Amino acid sequence: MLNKIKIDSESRLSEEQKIKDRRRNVIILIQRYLVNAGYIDSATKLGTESNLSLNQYDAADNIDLYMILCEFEQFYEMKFMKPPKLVKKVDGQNTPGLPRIPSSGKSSSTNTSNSNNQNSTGSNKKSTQQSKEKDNNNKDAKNEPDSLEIQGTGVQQKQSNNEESNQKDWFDPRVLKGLPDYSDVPEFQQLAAYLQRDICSENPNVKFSDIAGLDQAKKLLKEAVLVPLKYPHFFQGILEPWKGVLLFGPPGTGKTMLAKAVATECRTTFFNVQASSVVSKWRGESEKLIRVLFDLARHYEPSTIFIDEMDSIMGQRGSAGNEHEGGRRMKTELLIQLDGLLKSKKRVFLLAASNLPWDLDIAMLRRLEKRIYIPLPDQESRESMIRRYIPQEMSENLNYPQFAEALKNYSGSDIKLVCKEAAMKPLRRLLSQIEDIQVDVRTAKQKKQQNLTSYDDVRPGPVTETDFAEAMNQVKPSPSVFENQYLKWEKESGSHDFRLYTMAQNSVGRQYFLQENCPKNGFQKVISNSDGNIGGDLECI
Ligand SMILES: Nc1ncnc2c1ncn2[C@@H]1O[C@H](COP(=O)(O)OP(=O)(O)OP(=O)(O)O)[C@@H](O)[C@H]1O
Repeated sequence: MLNKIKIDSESRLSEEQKIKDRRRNVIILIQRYLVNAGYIDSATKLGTESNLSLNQYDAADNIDLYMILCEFEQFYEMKFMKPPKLVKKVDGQNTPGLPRIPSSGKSSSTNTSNSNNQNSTGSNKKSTQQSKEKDNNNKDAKNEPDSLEIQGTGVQQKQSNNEESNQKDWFDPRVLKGLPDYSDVPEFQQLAAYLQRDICSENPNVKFSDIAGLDQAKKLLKEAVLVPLKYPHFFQGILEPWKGVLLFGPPGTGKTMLAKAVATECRTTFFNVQASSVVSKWRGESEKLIRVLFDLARHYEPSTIFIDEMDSIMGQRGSAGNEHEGGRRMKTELLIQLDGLLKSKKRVFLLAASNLPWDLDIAMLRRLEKRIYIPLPDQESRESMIRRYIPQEMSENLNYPQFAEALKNYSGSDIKLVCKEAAMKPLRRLLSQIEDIQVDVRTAKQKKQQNLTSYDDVRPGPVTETDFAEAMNQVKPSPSVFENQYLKWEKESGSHDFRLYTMAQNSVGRQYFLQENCPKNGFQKVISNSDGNIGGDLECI
């Protein structure tokens, strides 16, 4: 049974990947078609809106939209003995400006003004080639960073187990999803375009394995987002996935990295909001910005919204007498949106980060159901970071454990700075040697002629223990005056009841999860029946 769940989940994920590849291919084929047909402005606009350009991907050799259309017509005619109806006449009265895809999403209008008369003979040969190319495209895409997260990740095709639903996905309006239609409210359109361009990231490309230590936080985040996306039918009722999580702790300890890893590994659309800069940039409009942000996140679900420096926008309300009216409105809007999120079935997940959690508004805290302390790195994490930044081959017998011990109060970003400073030292030595050389111009010219000027063999020497010790003296740890305060706050307001699910199976084949929050002995059992439905019973074991 567990095998079946795993296989179902794997096949669903691979199906999602296929759909994602297909959507990317559609956009690329359209762009290529537009360029070939001379609609350069439209192609550029499509590239901007979709975040996909012909510099990243291009139509494969011998593939173009026009030809695909011809072949589809031939195929359809052969199968149904009549030509397909591809374009229908619409009442143009309500469509001022640019033509829009109707909300049914069933139309697939094609500009047929192309006069390039494509040769469609030898179609069988071509279609074999075409399907091969498609396969190759799919294979290539698997090894490349995701570039279509902005389009949503395709998790939407829950019921895509049969051909009919696959067909639906193909015609799903989300397939060619641009921004939501804000034509009635142009200022929302502007905000949405800004969010999509500057805030929304296709693929932050950070893996959990890139983050040293923080195993507990990683496990919790994976289980809060990844597992519910993979096995949605388990996460109902009492096991509804978390919607709001707060990461708190000293600066530079990896909170942003964790949020990016969640988005990368869970393949959700990632909205990275640097609270203070967004608010200052959109002063007076930040309330609308929040609204559009959540709107977009729902539009492109599954999504992760990461709001860094949450305390800077969600400090205790009314505590600062000089609080700006706009700021108050924005806070209220954020709370309203979060309430909506908590109630809705949409897969939108809010991750907030704060260095000053005790400053957060109580109403906000209540909505951030899980609060996870991200502490300064421990000995093992510090050592692994040094090893990562200055690997053995770059160093001269560096005593890693000893330096890790010496970097006790340093945050992850401090350690990175120390390593960078240490690594600069051999490079500086090399550069000063190069600078000191008195060049005989004639010899240099001769060498150049002999093609001996390659610098490939010139490398800085290894980082020595002295280099590292000096770097540590130069880079002091950021003051962590609040460490005790974090611990105290964690005790009072943090989360100890980690919902760490461990799937297991009992003797009669029923699955259950073990949840580490039973007040008695730390474990709680949640029974599900063989279909995976949660029975609703919670019992301590
Ligand atoms: N656990 C870690 N593993 C690897 N690198 C880390 C870790 N923690 C921090 N770093 C390094 O420090 C940099 C800053 O980390 P990050 O931005 O995630 O910190 P943060 O907790 O979000 O900081 P702030 O609270 O100031 O926003 C990272 O880019 C990374 O190079």
